Amino acid sequence: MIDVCCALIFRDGCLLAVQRGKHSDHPDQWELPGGKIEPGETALACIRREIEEELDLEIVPHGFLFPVQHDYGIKQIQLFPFVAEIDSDELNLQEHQNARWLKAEELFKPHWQEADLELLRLNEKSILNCFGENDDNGRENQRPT
Ligand SMILES: Nc1nc2c([nH]c(=O)n2[C@H]2C[C@H](O)[C@@H](COP(=O)(O)OP(=O)(O)OP(=O)(O)O)O2)c(=O)[nH]1
Repeated sequence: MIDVCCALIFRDGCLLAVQRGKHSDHPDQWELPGGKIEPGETALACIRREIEEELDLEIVPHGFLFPVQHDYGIKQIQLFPFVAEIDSDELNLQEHQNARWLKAEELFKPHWQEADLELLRLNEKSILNCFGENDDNGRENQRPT
């Protein structure tokens, strides 16, 4: 089982999706930025490192969602999702060919990798809450300025 961390990064009510390269595993498919946990690394350290490497950004993870396990046949992965915010939307894509900011109604539009689709379905209610301007208690979300 390969342990992979990924981040649901929200900014201005939109979720960041990134598209894998043409010559990667799962070419051209969309995913949440992230990557494999290295030996001895915590999941939190992994997601910070991966986002720095992939997007040249610092993230502030502030929650996590239910993980999913997925069997791709040739490999089995376990995907650990963090919810995070960033204080800049200046992405500097290092590994992906494209990025887009999805509105809530576009959540299932991209051609997601299979594990991501499961993750999004499993956590759909919590994810939809993250798009809104208000949290479950009706407070306005505080965004870093
Ligand atoms: N990063 C990421 N990988 C995902 C997601 N969904 C999903 O099935 N995967 C799979 C694709 C890959 O088989 C594996 C993660 O590999 P990766 O290539 O992104 O990770 P990495 O940067 O650490 O890999 P590497 O180049 O060091 O081999 O998990 C996702 O949302 N984000």
